[in-house]
Amino acid sequence: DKKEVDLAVQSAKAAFKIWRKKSGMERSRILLEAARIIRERKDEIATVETINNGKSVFEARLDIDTSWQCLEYYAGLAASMGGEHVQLPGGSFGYTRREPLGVCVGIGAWNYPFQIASWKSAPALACGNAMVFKPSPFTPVSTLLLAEIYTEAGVPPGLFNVVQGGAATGQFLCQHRDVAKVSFTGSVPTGKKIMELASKGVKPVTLELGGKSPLIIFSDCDIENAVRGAMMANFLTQGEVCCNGTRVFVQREILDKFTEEVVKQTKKIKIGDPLEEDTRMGPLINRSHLQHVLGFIEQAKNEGAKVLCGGDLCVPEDPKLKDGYYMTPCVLGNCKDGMTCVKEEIFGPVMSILSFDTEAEVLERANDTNFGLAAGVFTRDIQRAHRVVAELQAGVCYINNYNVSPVELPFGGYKMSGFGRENGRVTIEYYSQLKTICVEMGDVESVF
Ligand SMILES: NC(=O)c1ccc[n+]([C@@H]2O[C@H](COP(=O)([O-])OP(=O)(O)OC[C@H]3O[C@@H](n4cnc5c(N)ncnc54)[C@H](O)[C@@H]3O)[C@@H](O)[C@H]2O)c1
Ligand SMILES: O=CCc1c[nH]cn1
Repeated sequence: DKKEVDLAVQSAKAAFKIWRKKSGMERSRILLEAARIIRERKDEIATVETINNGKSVFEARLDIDTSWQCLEYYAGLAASMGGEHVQLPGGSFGYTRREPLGVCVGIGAWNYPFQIASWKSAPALACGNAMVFKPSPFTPVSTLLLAEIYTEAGVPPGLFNVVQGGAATGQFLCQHRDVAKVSFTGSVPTGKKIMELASKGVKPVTLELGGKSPLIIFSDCDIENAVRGAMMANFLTQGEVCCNGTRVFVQREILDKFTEEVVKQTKKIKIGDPLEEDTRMGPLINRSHLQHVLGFIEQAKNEGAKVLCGGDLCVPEDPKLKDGYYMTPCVLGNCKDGMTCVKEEIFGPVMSILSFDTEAEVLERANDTNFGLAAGVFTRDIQRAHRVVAELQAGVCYINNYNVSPVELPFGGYKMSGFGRENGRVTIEYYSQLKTICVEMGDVESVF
């Protein structure tokens, strides 16, 4: 509630006073220690994440890898954040200092709980800020491990605080007068509300929102890689991934061959207990979301799409899983641009296949959306690959791969998929502010 949010912010504020005085090297050492502990406890954290979210433990381990990598990356940058020196006439000069913002708020979605908290806190802390983080109420657990790890690594108590709750808690955080910035990952409707709340206190926001990204497969591609890319673009974390390439445009010459192979591979995905080593798809986040995703498939059928595989409720043989929120991954054929399954973010394991003839046509159709998070292209023609990504209206573009997330590269959207970036060097600018100092070395020349 409001009182607990205030306690968390005040404790973060107290920790900020200590942390901001530390040198970049000192902060770096503590972040590196936190990264080391995450690496050491990777299997345990991944197991907690699987219980938290339902994703396969195999995948959860990859999430934990990009989490400690993110801490290492910003630890590496912490000591080299600085301003510039500018010579002015008469021996005077100016310089700039890159300073932290203060107490930053992170609000996360339920699909990558530990990773989202790491991607927000690592640059925030490296820049000298404190952070109060609110995970989704559907996945409250793993972020607490991150808080314990930061404390064990040596951050001042309260520097990274976790508050639990839903929309009301998030609103208290966004409106708190001692909060300097809000970084949000979640849906477009919530992102709009957060921007509105933050605007009242003139607080900067980073918005990492949803998507309906295009994946364009030209007939000259390496078809095996294109099929693997389409699977990566659609079925990680039960399809609950913001940057998924769910509109798969396939050039007509290879449509049948590509579709046949993608359906074959989709049918092979092992669904079941996400804690088992060979499982590749676990249950969706909750029953209402499962019904929501199945509803999209019903609507797609009514609008003329053809279910080529999956799309059904799934009850695994293991009796202990009988009440789980499982469904079979779905490939929809005969999709058209105007269909709901092609226009709206489903956030489940549903791939829509569309055909196209020419490059100009597919670019026009790929960009015909309010979202702009990601996009992908498969082709062996290197000139075409770069020409196409230059025209795609998306913040993250993949050539001959999909859904890889090296922390050295910025991640974030265009259009209604949000603004600001996570990861990469540029994110330092979203967690710091620039102070200009003008130094006079002579006498004051007054105009009065
Ligand atoms: N771009 C990205 O990096 C990225 C990453 C993951 C998920 N997402 C998007 O997130 C969505 C799915 O996640 P979700 O269902 O958790 O999203 P959501 O918008 O429902 O909730 C996200 C977070 O916001 C909080 N919240 C809800 N209402 C709020 C309010 N009025 N004020 C403040 N906080 C509020 C929730 O409790 C939760 O912690 C999808 O649209 C997906 O594309 C985007
Ligand atoms: O869900 C979208 C991709 C992502 C993963 N971690 C943060 N964003």
